[in-house]
Amino acid sequence: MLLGLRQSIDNIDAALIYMLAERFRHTQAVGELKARHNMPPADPAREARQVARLRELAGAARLDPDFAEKFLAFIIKEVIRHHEAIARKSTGPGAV
Ligand SMILES: O=C(O)C(=O)C[C@]1(C(=O)O)C=C[C@@H](O)C=C1
Repeated sequence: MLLGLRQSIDNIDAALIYMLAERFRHTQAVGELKARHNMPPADPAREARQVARLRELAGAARLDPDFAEKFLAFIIKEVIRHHEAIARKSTGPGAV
């Protein structure tokens, strides 16, 4: 019983890792595009739309919308950190 539940949890955790890796691969490309076009790393208007959408989805999925919002904010904070690093690399010393 406990073992079976834990096996499912492990599978779901693995799926989350793969999904996050895919998400970060795409946001990395967004970061490079933004740096090339001198766009700011963060887009608060886009984030507001994402929060509204995910809160709605969370409600429908019976997941705490506050948790969904915090989870998204946690991920986006890391993405913005990556975007900033990419922008620094493309404008800093040694940039071509
Ligand atoms: O869509 C963008 O502009 C992104 O940079 C991606 C992303 C995200 O991780 O979803 C990250 C930062 C922005 O503030 C908004 C969204």
